[in-house]
Amino acid sequence: MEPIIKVENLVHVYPGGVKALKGVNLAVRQGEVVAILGQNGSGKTTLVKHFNGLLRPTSGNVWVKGMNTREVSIARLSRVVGYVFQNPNHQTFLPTVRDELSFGCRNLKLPEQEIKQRVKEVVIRFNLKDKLEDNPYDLNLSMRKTVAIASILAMRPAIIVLDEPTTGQDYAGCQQLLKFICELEKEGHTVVIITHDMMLVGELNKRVVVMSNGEIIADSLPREVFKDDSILQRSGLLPPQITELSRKLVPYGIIDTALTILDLYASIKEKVM
Ligand SMILES: Nc1ncnc2c1ncn2[C@@H]1O[C@H](COP(=O)(O)OP(=O)(O)OP(=O)(O)O)[C@@H](O)[C@H]1O
Repeated sequence: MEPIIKVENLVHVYPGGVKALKGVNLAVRQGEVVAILGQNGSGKTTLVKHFNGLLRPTSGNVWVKGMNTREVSIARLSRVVGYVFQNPNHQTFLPTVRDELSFGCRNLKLPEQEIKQRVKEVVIRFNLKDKLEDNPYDLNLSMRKTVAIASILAMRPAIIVLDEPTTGQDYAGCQQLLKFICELEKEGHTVVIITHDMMLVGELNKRVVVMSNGEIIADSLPREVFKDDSILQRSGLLPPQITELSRKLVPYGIIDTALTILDLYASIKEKVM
């Protein structure tokens, strides 16, 4: 099957001359969850902004659901790619949560009845019933982020891009988010996550694409990346502490690269029981 996102030899040079992407190739299958990792300035945001047409290739091509992004409008792409910005203030500007949740659907020119139905669905899903008449700016950051995610989801995009979704979230918020990403996967959505949160990456345990200096330097699973010192060094990634601890315990017979506390616990239990 054709990948839902196909990136071919993508180069992006910003007007000031910064070459942010230097020939990136990537294919993402429908229903895949992919985390894009890398240091600040490695090109993650520049890459994903090509998926919804916010940026156009300087050279190379990007296809989303068979559409060459050079040839279609941002409006058309936004039906397929929902982009949840890192800072919810960049996408929250209406006076009530209800208005926010219906805004994207209104832009899609859906019938009023359909909009009501979709808003109702996300309200139930994200437990927003009591917040509907609130001003989003009166909510805390975590809740505002939830509203931003819900308003994108109401548009039912096939692909959802989450830019740093755990920033500003407490532990409970992060766990909720993990659960939500797994639900999206089960529902067949393709999810692309930009993140510096290695705990999230470990807990998710899905495909990771590592960027450095405008290039993809690894495309693998977290375990493989976290035990590859050369990738870690080039990308500046720091594995979760539990992974580092498990690697130090290898000489004592503990399995390599645990991603979570449960992984390490299982390994220790096996060793001592
Ligand atoms: N609008 C812009 N104009 C000029 N240069 C830019 C612009 N946006 C990003 N850059 C540069 O392009 C390179 C890649 O930036 P990008 O934001 O894609 O990296 P990133 O990996 O997403 O970083 P971060 O983790 O900080 O968000 C950096 O050198 C950055 O300074």
